[in-house]
Amino acid sequence: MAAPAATVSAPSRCLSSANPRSAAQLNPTSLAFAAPSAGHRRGGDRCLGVRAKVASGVQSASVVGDEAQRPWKLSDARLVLEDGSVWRAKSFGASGTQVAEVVFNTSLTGYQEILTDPSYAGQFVLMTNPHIGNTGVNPDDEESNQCFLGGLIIRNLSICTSNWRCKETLEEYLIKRNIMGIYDVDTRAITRRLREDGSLIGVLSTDESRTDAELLEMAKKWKIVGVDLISGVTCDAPYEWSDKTDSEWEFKKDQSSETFHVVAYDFGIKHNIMRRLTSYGCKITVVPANWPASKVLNLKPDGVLFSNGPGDPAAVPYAVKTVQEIVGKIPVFGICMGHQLIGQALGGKTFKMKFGHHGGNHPVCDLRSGRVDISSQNHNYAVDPESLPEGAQVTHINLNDNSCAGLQYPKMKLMSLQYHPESSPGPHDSDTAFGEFIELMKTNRS
Ligand SMILES: NC(=O)CC[C@H](N)C(=O)O
Repeated sequence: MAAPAATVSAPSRCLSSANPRSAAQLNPTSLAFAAPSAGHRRGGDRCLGVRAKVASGVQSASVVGDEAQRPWKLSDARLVLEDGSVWRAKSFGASGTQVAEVVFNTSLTGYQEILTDPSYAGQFVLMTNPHIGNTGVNPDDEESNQCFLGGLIIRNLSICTSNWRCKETLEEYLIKRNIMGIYDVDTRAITRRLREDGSLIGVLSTDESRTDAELLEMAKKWKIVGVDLISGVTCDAPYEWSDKTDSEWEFKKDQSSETFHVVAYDFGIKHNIMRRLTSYGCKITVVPANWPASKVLNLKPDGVLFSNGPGDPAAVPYAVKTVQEIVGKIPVFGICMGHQLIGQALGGKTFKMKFGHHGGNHPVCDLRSGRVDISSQNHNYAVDPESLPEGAQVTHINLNDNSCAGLQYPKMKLMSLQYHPESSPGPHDSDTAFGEFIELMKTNRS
């Protein structure tokens, strides 16, 4: 990633050395916040066992001064925001010091898809749902092969996992991927601050040798606007993608008999965009963000997909140029960052929103039909519709703030959405957008 980031070291310890048995015995009321050992967290039965002990009222006194026996975990991490506020928290996942922009996400489920969405590079994701980790992590919900986000901020880390697909705990997963996480922090208060004052840069640290002032200085110096974050998340070389949505999860039964070749620009592409396109009958060639437009046009694809991706769309002029060289020649579909790059390529402007849209509950209106979808969203920038040339039409608006949520330019054979029709996580209402892209390619063929 091009943005300067502080180092994160591999964790030196697990979440807690606490013994769940003594946790139950010494301080039953602290259980909701106590961090049990990793072994204890797996499987509902063991959790229930502890709860049963609490209910039976087994208690004993703690030993004053016996720190090693403390059944609870003390706060061992800080989040210092650029406004000077310091939030003490407990760490899980990796330890170290990391700087990023804090964004809040209102999704109730899908933390694993959020963790693996490359569009979160350079950001700490704060989940407003207070209870996270209860379904653990599984191998099928990955939206990319890596976690690119700066870290995870949550209120309450589930004391156990309970899901038939769970293969490991959230804590184990973050440790493996060297991603910092904090819990037991007032996520509501931080969210209110972000809503009032707008996005803030923060520094997360488990390093007690660093002063608050030092961390504040770090937050103030760090910049995300104007930084190319795409080059840190895109693939190194082209590849083919052929995985459909698993039949178990497929809700669209009428599969297309026609096949379309789509070249997908990987600006930080989510797997589910490719799975959905494949389910709709596309054969996909994925290319890196800096892949020349001429090489793509030489392949004579039926269409081009400009993917989602992290950061400021105004900081990647090479990608805007590529989009410019392709639009108007073949059907194109832009999703999120792809939509913003199309806006720029048409001569429009993008701007940074106060705190953006991140969640699975945003109402979007399709102005052509009046239909309202509940959509999955993750963006901090938006296209200014006033800056677009004649011919480019706003097709969708976000009903929370009337911002531009979709575009079309029929003469240029283009369509784009500011949000995520592939969901993952989130509602599937807008999946029909992939069908619209198929129609665009079909019409262009005939
Ligand atoms: N999901 C995305 O593609 C994010 C787009 C862009 N990085 C933004 O924050 O606005």
